[in-house]
Amino acid sequence: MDITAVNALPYEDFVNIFGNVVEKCPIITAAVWSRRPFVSLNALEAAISEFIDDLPESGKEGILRCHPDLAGRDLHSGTLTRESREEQARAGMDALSSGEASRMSRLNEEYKTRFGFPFVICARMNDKANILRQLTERCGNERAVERERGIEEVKKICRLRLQGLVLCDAPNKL
Ligand SMILES: NC(=O)NC1=NC(=O)NC1=O
Repeated sequence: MDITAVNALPYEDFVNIFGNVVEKCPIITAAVWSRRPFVSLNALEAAISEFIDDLPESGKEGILRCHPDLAGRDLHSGTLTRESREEQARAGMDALSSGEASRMSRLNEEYKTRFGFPFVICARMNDKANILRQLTERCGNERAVERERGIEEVKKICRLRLQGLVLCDAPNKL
């Protein structure tokens, strides 16, 4: 689908197709629909990014809370969204040793207890070693730092999901 086709979509189709570019936050897609026509994929991505940036801290933390843990309950119970399942599998989250899995679980809980929202990272840009390293390091940050860092990762996830849906003229790059 190219950007012209995107702009021609009725609201329902737009939200059905793009509603999960930010995990379980279709409201963002529903909101940016009114900003069409988008001159490019980058413009659509920028509209989403601006909507997120304009949210209060509670809204940004709400977006983070919509993300399933990496190698967490949703993965094991098969309740991940398609996008999240594919992303987590590509990062090897479904193939952890028992030691790695218990370390991920402990660190995810420690992170969530400290910040009140889950650790979020763009899984497709990281392997399991780097994810574990980042989770360990980021547990030591301040809440405000992690809120912004998590939102940066949400935007990377969104960009890759958009690139999977819309043919973009520029070469795929982050
Ligand atoms: N907590 C997370 O970072 N979750 C995820 N990151 C991804 O890239 N996909 C996810 O489900």
